[in-house]
Amino acid sequence: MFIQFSKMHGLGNDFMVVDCVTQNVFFNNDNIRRLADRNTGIGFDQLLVVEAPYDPDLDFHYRIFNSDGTEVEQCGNGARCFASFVRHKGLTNKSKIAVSTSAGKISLQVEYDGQITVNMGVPELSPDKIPFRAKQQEKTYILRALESTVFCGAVSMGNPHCVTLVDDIEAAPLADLGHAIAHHERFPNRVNAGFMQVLSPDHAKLRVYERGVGETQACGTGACAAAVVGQLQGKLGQDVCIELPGGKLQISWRGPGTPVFMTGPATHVYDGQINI
Ligand SMILES: N[C@@H](CCC[C@H](N)C(=O)O)C(=O)O
Repeated sequence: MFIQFSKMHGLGNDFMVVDCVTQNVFFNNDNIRRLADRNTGIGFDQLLVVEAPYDPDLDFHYRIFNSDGTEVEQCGNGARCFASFVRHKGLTNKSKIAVSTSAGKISLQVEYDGQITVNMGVPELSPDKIPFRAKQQEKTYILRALESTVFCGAVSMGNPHCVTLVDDIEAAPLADLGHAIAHHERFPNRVNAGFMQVLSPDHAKLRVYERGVGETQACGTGACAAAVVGQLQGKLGQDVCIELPGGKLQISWRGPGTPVFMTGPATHVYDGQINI
């Protein structure tokens, strides 16, 4: 069966995007892993599947799958690419789009300069909602991983994140410590492991070892989580530039109980068709 898709990226975090409003496609763990393969498939960090809305107040529903085939709740860079995709494909001409993912509803605004602002919702800090095994909610948790003591923050942006502050982002041990944190038994659903170096109260550098993928060029929900943890730990202000290997995101958060806003680009690479 041939399907039409678009290849897109948000700061190098790359996606296969499929319109399942007009196409009927069945994805499973097997065909997702085959398509995600960078040598023998299309190659991507996440597959985004655009569907008709389940709720009359919404414009679309979309599903997110990591390259290892697992379905996940939220994707920040994916949300911006989703907004650009549905407009490019003529599925909507709205500049304000309401969409649900398995984590709930989010809203997106396409700005005049083509950048996209996403209301990513209120971050969840309560350990059992992340989920994270801890006696009580803290700004900083102590985690033992790979013989190291890690001082980290934990937050859910719909999906789980663990953020560790470091002095030198280039030297952050993502491949080993990032992998160990991502699979730590205190995160029962696994976790996205971010490492952040704060440069000033409005600027930080971040690298993320993503659950189900490995290190990516950028992680939108990771940038939101880093801004939240940095502010809670008193290192960052309310409006910050989070600089990832693939580029910069602007993140705004007014504190606990309020939503996080993320602004950044979405890039269309090419359209294609493939037999799955
Ligand atoms: N790249 C994403 C996050 C994708 C999902 C993540 N790997 C997870 O398993 O939760 C982003 O831009 O937020």
